[in-house]
Amino acid sequence: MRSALRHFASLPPGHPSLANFTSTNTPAMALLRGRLPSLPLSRVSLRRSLLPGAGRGVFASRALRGGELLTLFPGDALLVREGDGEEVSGVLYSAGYAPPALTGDAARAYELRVSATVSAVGDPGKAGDPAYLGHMCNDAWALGGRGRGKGEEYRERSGGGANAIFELFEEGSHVGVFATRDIERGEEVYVSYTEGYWLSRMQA
Ligand SMILES: C[S@@+](CC[C@H](N)C(=O)[O-])C[C@H]1O[C@@H](n2cnc3c(N)ncnc32)[C@H](O)[C@@H]1O
Repeated sequence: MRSALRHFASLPPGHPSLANFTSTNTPAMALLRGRLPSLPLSRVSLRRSLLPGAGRGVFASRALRGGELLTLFPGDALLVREGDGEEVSGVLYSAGYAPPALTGDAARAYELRVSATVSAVGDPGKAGDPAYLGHMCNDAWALGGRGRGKGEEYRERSGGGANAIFELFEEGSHVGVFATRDIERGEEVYVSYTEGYWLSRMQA
């Protein structure tokens, strides 16, 4: 996967992935509309994570109820894979971005799979708008390797610690972060990234 990333490029018009993309991933395509300015959505803020070594994290600015929308995941770029393969074949950018932004290994930490073949990437350099902090949410637990029992441990700790979930809005224009239970003011927001995310980071 790493070598494929070095050859990232925007898909040229007519590329077969685009045909696949527009027919089966129309909702994901809508994510490229980009960030809406001045959204009145200010329920979380960014500060140092409570998790050792995890950098920054997202925190509830007020008490939140289960089911409430907390923030949005920005679709600053979409990574496209062909078929069932893991290899990324191209990138599509929302307005204001151009190659080679958001294609490096570091940016891949901010990737969210939105369908079998498409991931959204949020720009970590843009973390000032509380309406778009979904890409800055941490996982309550990091997969500790490929060893025996590590997957089970991950599922238990990550699932047990999560208080929010990513969900694509029905019309597909945004991915929202929704509370899965009541969250107290000042609590850190955790979403479960899945084992696949952590395994792909280990390959990098
Ligand atoms: C989507 S970013 C989240 C925002 C990130 N914490 C930051 O400061 O930019 C994902 C990265 O956060 C870190 N992270 C998330 N959850 C973690 C955890 N439980 N333990 C350690 N690091 C974590 C890892 O570096 C991961 O690749």
